[in-house]
Amino acid sequence: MRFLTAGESHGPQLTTIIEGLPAGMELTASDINRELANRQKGYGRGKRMQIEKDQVTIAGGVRHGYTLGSPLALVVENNDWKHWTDVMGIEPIEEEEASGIRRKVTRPRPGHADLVGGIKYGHRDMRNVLERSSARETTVRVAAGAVAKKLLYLLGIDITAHVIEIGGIQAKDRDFHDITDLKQRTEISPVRCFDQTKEQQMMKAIDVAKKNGDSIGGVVEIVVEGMPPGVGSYVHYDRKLDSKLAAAIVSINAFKGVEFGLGFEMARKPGSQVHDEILWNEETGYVRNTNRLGGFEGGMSTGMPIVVRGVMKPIPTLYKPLQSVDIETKEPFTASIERSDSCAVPAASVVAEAVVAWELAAAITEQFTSDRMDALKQAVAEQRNYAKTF
Ligand SMILES: Cc1cc2nc3c(=O)[nH]c(=O)nc-3n(C[C@H](O)[C@H](O)[C@H](O)COP(=O)(O)O)c2cc1C
Ligand SMILES: C=C(O[C@@H]1CC(C(=O)O)=C[C@@H](OP(=O)(O)O)[C@H]1O)C(=O)O
Repeated sequence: MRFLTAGESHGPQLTTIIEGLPAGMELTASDINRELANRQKGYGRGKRMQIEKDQVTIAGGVRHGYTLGSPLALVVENNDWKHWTDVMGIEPIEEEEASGIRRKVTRPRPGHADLVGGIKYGHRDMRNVLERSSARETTVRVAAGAVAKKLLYLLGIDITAHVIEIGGIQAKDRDFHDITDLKQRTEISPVRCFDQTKEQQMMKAIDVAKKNGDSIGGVVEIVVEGMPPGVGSYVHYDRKLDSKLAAAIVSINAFKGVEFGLGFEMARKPGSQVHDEILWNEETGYVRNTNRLGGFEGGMSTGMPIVVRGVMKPIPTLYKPLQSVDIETKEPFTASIERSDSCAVPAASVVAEAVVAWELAAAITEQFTSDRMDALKQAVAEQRNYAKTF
């Protein structure tokens, strides 16, 4: 499976075309809209989320609620476009008229893509960079992820993501393991955190950052249950499934690090406290009593829950802007600011879930079969049985 996205943050719409989905998979717009709504809910976001009410239009690839095996085209309109039709117009305009409406962006924000993107593509108006480097694009990545999530669900694979840290405030260790429970607790939390005590502190930290014209980051965790063992491969670097998940997480705007299972804590523990001992019983086949490696050995899924975390840096656009330089005059100036989130970690957890769902669905369809959903279901069931008695 593959997909591309197109669209600018304040342009007319965002689009994605997904290729390689099996035919005969149940899919409705509400499967996708639910995830789009979750992405918009998180506490700490700026005014833009009040303007947008993201809804998908399925513009190809589905008939009467089932995928056709043809490319799936998804479109989400930008409500904000109506306020930007002059600045973001598609048709050519005279230079004189352009200078009247453009208000060029010439003071790059430290931490955003403005300066380096401007240098790379020769955009002296860095609006041409920020429009596409904006995380608005994650809307359609979540749409693609929602489709992948539906495929996983139909194969008995459950996925969720939640926030475990914001601005240095850490949720307590999970004293329950039920993924349905985790989903329910996360969905009602404004910061998508199951720990209600820490949730309040996280919200306060966001309020303080906002008041100070500053921003804060955090950590999200994605949990997957029901993954069949043996997906991915150890034979080549580019077939290792954990490496694909790591790349997917770091591809999310502002994500800077990834860990699996115990993660960086492994550096501080001996092997006897890191590796998961192997047991077997007739009912479940091979099992581990611990899951310290987070569901991967040798770049392949072990069949244990996948536990992957990603760290998001604080948002670069600050209401109290940092030092920058005007690229026209080379004079020192503070960076540009129009509008910004103070913290987008809760929203980003929904994006993280989507990109992980995508990579897992892509790996499964690549390894088993991708023409027909019924054949895929059968192949995955066979793999589970085969692995159990191996
Ligand atoms: C859901 C989400 C919302 C974001 N909102 C903002 C924002 O309002 N302002 C901002 O400057 N950056 C925001 N970012 C982060 C920037 O998009 C990101 O820092 C930028 O694209 C540069 O990429 P890099 O941080 O990966 O180097 C957001 C990221 C995500 C995932
Ligand atoms: C639009 C979204 O996030 C945007 C991501 C973003 C950035 O620089 O990444 C900057 C802000 O854009 P604006 O200036 O239009 O408010 C965020 O609102 C979204 O998540 O849908």
